[in-house]
Amino acid sequence: MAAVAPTLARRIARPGMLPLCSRPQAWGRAARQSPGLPRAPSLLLTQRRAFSNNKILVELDEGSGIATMKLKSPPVNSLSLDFLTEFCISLEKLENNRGCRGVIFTSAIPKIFSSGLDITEMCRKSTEHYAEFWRAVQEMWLRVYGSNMVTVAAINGSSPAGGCLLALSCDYRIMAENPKFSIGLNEAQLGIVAPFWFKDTFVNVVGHRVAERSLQLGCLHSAPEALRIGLVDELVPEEKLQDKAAAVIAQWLALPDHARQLTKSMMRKLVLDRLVAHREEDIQNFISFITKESIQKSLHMYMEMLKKKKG
Ligand SMILES: CCCCCCCCC/C=C/C(=O)SCCNC(=O)CCNC(=O)[C@H](O)C(C)(C)COP(=O)(O)OP(=O)(O)OC[C@H]1O[C@@H](n2cnc3c(N)ncnc32)[C@H](O)[C@@H]1OP(=O)(O)O
Repeated sequence: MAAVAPTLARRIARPGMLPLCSRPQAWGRAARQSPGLPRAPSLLLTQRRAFSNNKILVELDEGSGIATMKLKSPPVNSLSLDFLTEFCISLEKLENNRGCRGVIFTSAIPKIFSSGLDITEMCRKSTEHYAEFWRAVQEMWLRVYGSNMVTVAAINGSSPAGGCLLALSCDYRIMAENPKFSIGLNEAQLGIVAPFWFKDTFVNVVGHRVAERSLQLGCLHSAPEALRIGLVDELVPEEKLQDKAAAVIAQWLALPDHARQLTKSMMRKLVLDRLVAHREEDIQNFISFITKESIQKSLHMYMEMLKKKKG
């Protein structure tokens, strides 16, 4: 992480500092101006701007107003505190840029979208670290789920747990049609529990019955299965993923921003407000849960299992 990053991490981690959804910003501010009819990305004489930090590469196509956030944190794009901090900073930059109206989240790592929360951040750390880490996880979700922009997950690899949450928080999910790629909230398999806002986000996408079964069993669904249960909206060949994601965003951006944004707010507000109202309590719950010896043992065993699988 760059030298300034710890300061930024603390800034994000400070209670009440940035959460999009505790301020009217995401929904209350004037709608982004639509720059005329959306144009097919391939037809544009585009000007691309890119910025990058250690873990995220951002490219903004100024012609279409569509940005791509490429996760590039080898080996598996795990969501560490550093990663989450850099992610939130990048997303905030885009959110504050009125020329950016849509974002595609995808991975620069072959075969893996994101392996979810970095398990090592939840093992044998101090209470202060757990609080800071969990606040950063909350922050990522609040920012993506509450974003004013059109958000599309272009899922070009496996996406367990926190990786799945990132995809679930978008407006639309497109997955590469590779049956080897899987996605789901598999927390139960690790001996841990998906928090209520993971669960709420999941229920809002797939419905109560499918979510209940999938969560209890900690299912990782293959790409075709994910399509069948509505966890992803469509499958496309991997090489077409980016173009398809841009085309979907262009279609969504054809509508007046204010109508789309107010509708999104109406659909998501209840779930967002629930976490905003109970943020500190949720952090305390996380700390009480994760510091249990039995939970630490489960996580340790899971990490060992990952190592053994590798041979
Ligand atoms: C009341 C309620 C309160 C709240 C209660 C608490 C709520 C917590 C909610 C938790 C949410 C989560 O996201 S928990 C995280 C869940 N994630 C997972 O289960 C994913 C586990 N990983 C995998 O399945 C695989 O690694 C996968 C991503 C498919 C890639 O497989 P590959 O074969 O390509 O690669 P691997 O060899 O397995 O992994 C490469 C290296 O990356 C490491 N690695 C893999 N995933 C990792 C991860 N998530 N965190 C850290 N490290 C990880 C491996 O150990 C290897 O390390 P080396 O051996 O050193 O190279």
